[in-house]
Amino acid sequence: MTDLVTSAQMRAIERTAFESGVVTGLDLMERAGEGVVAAIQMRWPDAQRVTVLCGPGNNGGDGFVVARLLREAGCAVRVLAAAVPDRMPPDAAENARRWLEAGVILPLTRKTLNDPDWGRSDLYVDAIFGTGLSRPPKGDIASVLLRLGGASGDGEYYSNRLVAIDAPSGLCLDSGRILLAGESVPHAALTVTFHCLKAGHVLSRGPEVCGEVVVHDIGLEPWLRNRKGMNSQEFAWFMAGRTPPLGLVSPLPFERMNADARVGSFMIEALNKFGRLSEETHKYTYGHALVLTGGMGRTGAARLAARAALRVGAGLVTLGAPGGAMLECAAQITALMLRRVEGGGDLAALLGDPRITALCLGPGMGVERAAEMLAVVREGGVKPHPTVVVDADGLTALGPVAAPLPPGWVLTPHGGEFARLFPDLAAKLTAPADTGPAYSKVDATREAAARAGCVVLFKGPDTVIAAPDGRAAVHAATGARAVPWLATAGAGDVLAGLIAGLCARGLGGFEAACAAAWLHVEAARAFGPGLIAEDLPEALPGVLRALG
Ligand SMILES: NC(=O)C1=CN([C@@H]2O[C@H](COP(=O)(O)OP(=O)(O)OC[C@H]3O[C@@H](n4cnc5c(N)ncnc54)[C@H](OP(=O)(O)O)[C@@H]3O)[C@@H](O)[C@H]2O)[C@H](O)CC1
Ligand SMILES: [K+]
Repeated sequence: MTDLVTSAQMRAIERTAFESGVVTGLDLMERAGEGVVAAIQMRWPDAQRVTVLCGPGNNGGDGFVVARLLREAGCAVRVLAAAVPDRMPPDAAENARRWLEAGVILPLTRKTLNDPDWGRSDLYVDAIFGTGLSRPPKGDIASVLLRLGGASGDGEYYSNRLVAIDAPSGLCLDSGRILLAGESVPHAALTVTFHCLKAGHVLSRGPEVCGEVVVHDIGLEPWLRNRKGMNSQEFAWFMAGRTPPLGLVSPLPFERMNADARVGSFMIEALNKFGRLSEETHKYTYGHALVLTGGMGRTGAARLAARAALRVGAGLVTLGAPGGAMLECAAQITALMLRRVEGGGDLAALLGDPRITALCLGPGMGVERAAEMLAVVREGGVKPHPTVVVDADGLTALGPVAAPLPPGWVLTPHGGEFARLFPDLAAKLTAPADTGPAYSKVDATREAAARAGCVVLFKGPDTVIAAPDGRAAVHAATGARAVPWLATAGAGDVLAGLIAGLCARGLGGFEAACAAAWLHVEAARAFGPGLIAEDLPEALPGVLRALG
């Protein structure tokens, strides 16, 4: 897990770094510009003619550094800017003046962009807005951005040579939502960001519009490691700006994580715990997961979930099936156990066994049966409570969540299910974004977890996992980790089974949901196209072996 930050948190880091006196804003801006130029030179070593588009803030300031450094490297550089230096923040203004020592600034308009006397550029650098985008761009800036985005039918031309500093302008770096009105939004070939990824790079439309994303180190790490040198007021302020933490699910070893990866450890801990096998163990050491099935002809989803729970290392996995489905289940399983769970009374009796440490409730159950079983675990006073993974029909049976559920639950909705469970939050998420930072999937999932009083895993290519205490993480199956072939019937049942299996082994719901999201996608990547849900549990041993 690595840290993701919001724009406000990045500003807090940056500002506190300046105030500590270790670095200046000009140092950081110069390093930011150097990082962009290095990334450009590596990918486009032959670029000769470059247009740099500078906005009114520090993102524009980075643009002026890039323009100057490219000019010094021998490129013909043209700068179009939205503001005169005197109206820019001090560091940006200083870099605009340095550029003016041997260059000119043209107005940032569509007419200048298309000036036939200049013609086409090999590269366009978008330094219009970064973390400071606060509202939808209008007027000349919007017109330029829409042109870059292909409003005149040449979107592909620009997207192949557009380098975005921090973000393609119009992208909200907190939410990954687009604040620019209109269909034609700029798509960058390369986005260079600083210090760490921002939430908007991995959420919603971020991955689509950012292209390749490079994180350039601008030297904040030493300061972050030394931040205990701050006085307590500074430290309290800094922490307030960073709380609650947001992680990006990845199994990076510690050395490669940000020095400040306070939340970073949970994925590692989760996987270490998974790998830790004590010498004296028996099957109950690794927990017992109970997976409830539907009736005859509807047991496949639960069998998939159960197989996944077993493969991910639960010591025992039992299918709880109604009498009429027992034969069907028995004919199709080997290592799984089978118990008759006809009605709520049977479940209550089974859960009296404290060795059952996780329950998977929903896949293929049918809404009526799911509702009956939910009532048992909700009100039955089962002690100790197993972790309950509620998925599919279980979520439908739950209906809108107005009050806290038992704390040991994990809800795993996709978009449609989320809208049924939390209609007001889903409405906020789909309402047009007209101010920045826009309401994000992280905001919605955090609110949902707080309201439900339990862990919520909101599925998607950008899966967000949140706990009621405010911890949250994004699991991004985008870019190089995109697995379009995972959109196959039964894949969600496997994910529910993985979470239940990891919970059965003793992982907390939040850690289990993070680790399961990662393992699910890795299993799909390992198998490749042509995957069907049955293949996922079978691909898991290879993924686990590769983890070492
Ligand atoms: N993070 C770091 O360590 C470093 C970041 N750098 C770069 O700085 C930018 C952030 O700079 P900032 O000045 O905070 O923000 P922006 O440049 O993105 O934009 C702010 C200005 O833009 C105006 N604005 C915002 N939205 C609009 C709009 N829709 N239309 C017109 N103008 C808009 C905003 O005006 P306000 O009225 O909202 O105040 C500001 O004038 C970061 O992204 C990095 O690229 C440092 O250079 C290096 C270190
Ligand atoms: K930008």
